[in-house]
Amino acid sequence: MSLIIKNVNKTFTNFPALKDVTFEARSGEFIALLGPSGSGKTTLLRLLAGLDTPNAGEISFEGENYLKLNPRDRRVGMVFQSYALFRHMTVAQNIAFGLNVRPAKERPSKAEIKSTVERLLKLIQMDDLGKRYPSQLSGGQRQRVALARALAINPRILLLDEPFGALDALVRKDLRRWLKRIHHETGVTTIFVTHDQEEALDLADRVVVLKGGKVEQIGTPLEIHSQPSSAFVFDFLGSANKANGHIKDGIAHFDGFSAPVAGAANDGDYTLRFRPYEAHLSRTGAGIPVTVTAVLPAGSNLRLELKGTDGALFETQHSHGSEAQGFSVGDTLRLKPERVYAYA
Ligand SMILES: Nc1ncnc2c1ncn2[C@@H]1O[C@H](COP(=O)(O)OP(=O)(O)OP(=O)(O)O)[C@@H](O)[C@H]1O
Repeated sequence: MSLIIKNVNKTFTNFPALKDVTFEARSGEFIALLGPSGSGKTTLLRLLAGLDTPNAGEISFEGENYLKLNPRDRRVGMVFQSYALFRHMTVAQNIAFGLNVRPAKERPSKAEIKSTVERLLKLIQMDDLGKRYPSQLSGGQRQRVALARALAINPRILLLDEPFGALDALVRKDLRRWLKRIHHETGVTTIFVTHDQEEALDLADRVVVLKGGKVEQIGTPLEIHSQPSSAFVFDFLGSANKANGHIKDGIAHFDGFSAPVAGAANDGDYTLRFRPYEAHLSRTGAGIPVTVTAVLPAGSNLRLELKGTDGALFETQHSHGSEAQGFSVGDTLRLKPERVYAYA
């Protein structure tokens, strides 16, 4: 049983925002919708939540046609980038909101609501902060409250639209770990929208890459990372070095050297791509002639910026202690990809 999205189309006054979007989320799965600005991520979330309707296509959850259900009956929890907490309500009142506004005959008792709020405050590790107002919380804490409020209604699907987008990098990382744990504990089917590839690969069971309203690739983080299906996905997932070469019998040939090709490619001329961490630098031997323009720290690695004789820019990454540590700005070197990706 799962969330099924089938041939969904959405057009805004002649502009197609979603084109034939099809994928499934297994019950309890964590899906990241990854794509650049304008690729249709929020539009799709709004359709799932029932805030808008598609022009064509099907959306169902566990066999139930969601397009025939009004938004309230879909039991969908949503968290947006902007906190959207009620400023005049305490943290506890915010969390209880979705339960308090239910019609009398569906509303849990006061005691049940109180115990749900207490359980959720524990879950978000804010047991002692129930009486505070949103203005008395940090950005990260507010997003945790927003998530608790979304979980209070016991949602069947959780929709998260760039929930950490407005927070600084360190808080984001912290909340990511925290969200993973919450997902593990609650097991709610989750659709997480982001344009941050690192966030998507780190959090999701599977990633759906969107481009211009179309699904470009679906796969596990490992599949998306190691087998990008198109030049777009390759470039979107991280730094891409590009060099012209020729493929013959599955081997890429450059001026004076060759490199293996990841995946299958027909013979012919290509713009070949390779990652900064899949390249070797040396003072002599075969390779693309380059000059070092910068040596920079990159976490536990060393990042080198390089310029080719024709002005092309390249980037490489090496572990500390590798030969690259001995290179400095102005050195002329040879750059050799360990493997390359070819897209028609
Ligand atoms: N109500 C609307 N009327 C007209 N066009 C719209 C409307 N809502 C969205 N669009 C257009 O549809 C496209 C997809 O928008 P959407 O908000 O889904 O993108 P997104 O991937 O979520 O982008 P971002 O990362 O910037 O939030 C955009 O080109 C947008 O301008």
